[in-house]
Amino acid sequence: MHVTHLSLTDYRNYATAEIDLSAGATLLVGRNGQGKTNLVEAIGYLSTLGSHRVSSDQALIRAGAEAAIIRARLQHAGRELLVEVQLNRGAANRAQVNRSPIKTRELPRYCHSVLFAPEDLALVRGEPGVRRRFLDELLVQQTPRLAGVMSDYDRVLRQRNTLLKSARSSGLREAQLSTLEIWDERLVTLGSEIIDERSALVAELAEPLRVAYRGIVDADHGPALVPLLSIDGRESADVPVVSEIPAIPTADRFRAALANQRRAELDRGVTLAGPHRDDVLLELNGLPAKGYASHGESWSFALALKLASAELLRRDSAGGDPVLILDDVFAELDRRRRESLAAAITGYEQVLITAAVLEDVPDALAERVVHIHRGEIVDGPRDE
Ligand SMILES: Nc1ncnc2c1ncn2[C@@H]1O[C@H](COP(=O)(O)OP(=O)(O)OP(=O)(O)O)[C@@H](O)[C@H]1O
Repeated sequence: MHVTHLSLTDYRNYATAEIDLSAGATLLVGRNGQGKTNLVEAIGYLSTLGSHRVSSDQALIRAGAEAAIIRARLQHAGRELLVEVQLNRGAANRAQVNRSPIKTRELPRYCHSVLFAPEDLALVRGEPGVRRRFLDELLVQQTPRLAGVMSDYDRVLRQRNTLLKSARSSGLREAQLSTLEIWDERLVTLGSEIIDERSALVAELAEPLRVAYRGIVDADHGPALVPLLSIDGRESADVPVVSEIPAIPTADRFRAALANQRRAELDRGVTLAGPHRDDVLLELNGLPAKGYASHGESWSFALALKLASAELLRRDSAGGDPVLILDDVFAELDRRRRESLAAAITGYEQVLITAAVLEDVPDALAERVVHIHRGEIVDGPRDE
């Protein structure tokens, strides 16, 4: 798919913006802080319902405005689609497809994109939550129904934690015990599906990740992904690790982990096992990337993860290619790696690139250049 037109209203530093886009590569150029990232972030929002830079939507609404609107015309296998989301300061967000209301969480069904930005270094160096979010966003783009499973899991988790907290202060009474058992079953059913989907995705990513990493770095060592599951007892040494118990269904392992943690959970008032505590270990050359890989290696690893996810979406989604977005990427690369990256992304239906310096981007990707100046899209270059 590709975006043919993007309209923004009160989004970040744009009062209004209208931009026609076409298939192929488009380079958005402008000095620092003009609104290049804001523009591509808006497209990313349509496919992930979030920003790669902030966790709350509030910062996306223009200062002083009450609501922001992102509207995009998409073309996909010859069909046109108009998707729209309104981000409201004081109320729930609203979404539409072809002017008919839909549930906001349905939006990623229609718009697929993969965005890589310097913030993605946190995939390698950051906390487990960043990696969980990466996997979950990709899963939702592949299988939109999972958004519902994930939000149901979060709700059950919150309710279970509330119960654990109240049991902590007043002791676990008989009635609370049976309620806890009901929450446990719901948690296990929903959580096991998330764990299994994530594990399958990690396995699927392995090969495209290796190919993408070698494409950028030309190294003889490769990256690897190893799932770390809290239900396999990373917090208690007496529980066997996953590789030793492959035949036991996830739900049984999850149930056993909850039983094992019951006392600790009642002491601490939180749920200690489940997909909300899982992680994926990124390895390079047999060592954990976090804490061992160099800056350049970590950066290439994160970029390769994103290219691998684009490759998976392109392979198995009926939606065709995702829009590939490279935000501020080329300034970080030497000349050879710039050329390798340019070669790795040729063939994607649409690639959007942002750069402060036009010369940083290989000529092949700079055939169509759009200049951005102080929250406005301008035709010619601005020098001030
Ligand atoms: N909610 C908001 N309301 C108004 N302005 C905002 C809002 N959020 C961000 N901005 C402004 O947007 C500008 C940053 O835009 P953006 O991040 O797109 O820059 P950029 O062109 O990608 O720059 P760089 O090359 O430095 O990455 C900043 O001036 C910031 O103050």
